[in-house]
Amino acid sequence: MSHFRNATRGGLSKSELEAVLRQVGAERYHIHHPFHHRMTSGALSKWEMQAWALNRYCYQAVIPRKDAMILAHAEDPAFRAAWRKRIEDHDGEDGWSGGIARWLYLATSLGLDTETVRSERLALPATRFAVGAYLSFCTNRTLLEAVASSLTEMFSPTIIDERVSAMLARYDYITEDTVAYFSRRPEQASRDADFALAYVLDHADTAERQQQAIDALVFKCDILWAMLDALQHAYGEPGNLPPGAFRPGAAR
Ligand SMILES: O=C(O)c1cc(C(=O)O)c2c(n1)C(=O)C(=O)c1cc(C(=O)O)[nH]c1-2
Repeated sequence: MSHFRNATRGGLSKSELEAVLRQVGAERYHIHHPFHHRMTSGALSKWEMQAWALNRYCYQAVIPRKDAMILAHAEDPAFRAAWRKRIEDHDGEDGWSGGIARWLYLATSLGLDTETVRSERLALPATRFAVGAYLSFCTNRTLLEAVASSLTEMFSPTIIDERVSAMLARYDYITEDTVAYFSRRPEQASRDADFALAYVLDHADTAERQQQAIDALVFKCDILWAMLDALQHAYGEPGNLPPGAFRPGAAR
């Protein structure tokens, strides 16, 4: 947390708080992670790409659950009406016509088997722990902290843009169809991040609450970072693969 500790001192104006939150992303978002750099430079093997999709499914699957926790903590019907759209985006009308289904499509078009991905049984231990920590955070912390932890979405349109163009340009087995999941995300993320940012700026009305909001965003950057650390460690060096984790040919 280093220099974001005591970032609020006697209290910040809304625009100062927004600037600190943006600075957290500028320094700590997973766009700076070496695994992301290897992906965008075309250096991932196909099975590392598959491992990324299979592990990231665990994150996608927990998003609507943590959003349901946030809904349960929200007393304001107007807040709930806005926030519940996130669950609809991921689950669709029937559970399998939204973002989770589109992520599964991405994974299967990379050659993975639907049931294997959905079961999460070949995911890395650290992926499971990181995703579980996000769900616990949104369950146990205040509504303000849970909302602030979603603010990584302010930064996601840039990483999605970088990732999708590199995936299409540098991996011959990836087509527009493979990355269709990402086509709706920047618009949904901007809508969601605008709402969440306005909420945080309005409700972080003491120095202590401002610091909690900043810490929540640092925490969430750490979750995303830890997920890529797990992939980099397990798949970047021979001999590091945890027992039971996805390996070439294992998910077909
Ligand atoms: O592709 C990405 O790098 C990326 C990042 C993030 C994020 O920053 O949390 C999300 C997503 N994608 C995403 O697809 C998504 O649905 C999502 C929901 C949330 C959230 O915390 O509520 N973050 C993200």
